[in-house]
Amino acid sequence: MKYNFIVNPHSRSGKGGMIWEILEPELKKRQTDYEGFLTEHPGHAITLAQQITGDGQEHVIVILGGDGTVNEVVNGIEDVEKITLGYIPTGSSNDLARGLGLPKEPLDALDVVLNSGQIQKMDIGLLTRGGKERRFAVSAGIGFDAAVCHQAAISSLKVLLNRLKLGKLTYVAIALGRLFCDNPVRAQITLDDKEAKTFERVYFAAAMNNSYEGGGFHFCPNARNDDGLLDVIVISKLPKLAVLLLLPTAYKGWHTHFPGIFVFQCRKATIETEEALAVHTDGEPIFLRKKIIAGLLGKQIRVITV
Ligand SMILES: Nc1ncnc2c1ncn2[C@@H]1O[C@H](COP(=O)(O)OP(=O)(O)OP(=O)(O)O)[C@@H](O)[C@H]1O
Repeated sequence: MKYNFIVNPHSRSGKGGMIWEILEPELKKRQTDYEGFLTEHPGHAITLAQQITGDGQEHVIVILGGDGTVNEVVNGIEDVEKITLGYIPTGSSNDLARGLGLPKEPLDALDVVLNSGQIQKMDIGLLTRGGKERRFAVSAGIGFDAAVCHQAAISSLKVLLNRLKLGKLTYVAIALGRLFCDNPVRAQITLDDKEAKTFERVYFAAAMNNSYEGGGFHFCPNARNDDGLLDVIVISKLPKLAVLLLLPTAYKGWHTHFPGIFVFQCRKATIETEEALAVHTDGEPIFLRKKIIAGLLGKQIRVITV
């Protein structure tokens, strides 16, 4: 079996490249049949995945990168049902790995890829906005959480905190700043094409395939990425101070017990906001939108797990 490694050397502000330099000799030592493809620019992992999977045959792709790299690979794969994914998390937040229970240490994660033999099937989310589609593995969101991703993508703070091995805190630090700048808006949310519900003063709404997002926030603790459903979280009508106090409880998933936090399960969520807001898929920013539709691709990908 040949392992196609798609490596984002830029992940975690350059740490991904250093990790690959440790893992590649290990692959040679173990006489693994592999090929390494290094991303050279944003979006390159999409092209690489297209090239590897374009023949319509079965392939194993091992991703070395963060959730953003996973997002690109998943978007480049021709037929997800033909692909087995391995994952070595080297991003700043690594929410997919957290949700799948994969080891954080790169050598341990490589060991799982090469030796575990355990396969889990994983749903793939599909975000539609303005007639365009984008797949997601972790989550897609609109509002505050997406605005945090937008800012993190261009933040020098992320580089600094990654150097201090505190990359996860990037999102927390930026979130605190944004909370006091951004104003909540009215939103209409329609689940599975049923009656629309109106929510006042919405900070964000996210459709989650994975239970974690944003660097360890357990926003939808009951989300399972193999149940054919999305879990939708909406934060509405709370004073900013309450949001600030509730955010830390979300690390443990305790926030769902408080008023103003709504969690639903569905196959399709249409979210319309009164103003155009930031949108993300797997933490990767997309232009501002007033309407997004989150659903599922309807096909599952195989993932090597512990
Ligand atoms: N060679 C490259 N140079 C610059 N950017 C790149 C390169 N290769 C990939 N990218 C971009 O790097 C971005 C971030 O990657 P990724 O999400 O994997 O890591 P991260 O941001 O450190 O982690 P996380 O998403 O978990 O916070 C992606 O948007 C991807 O397009």
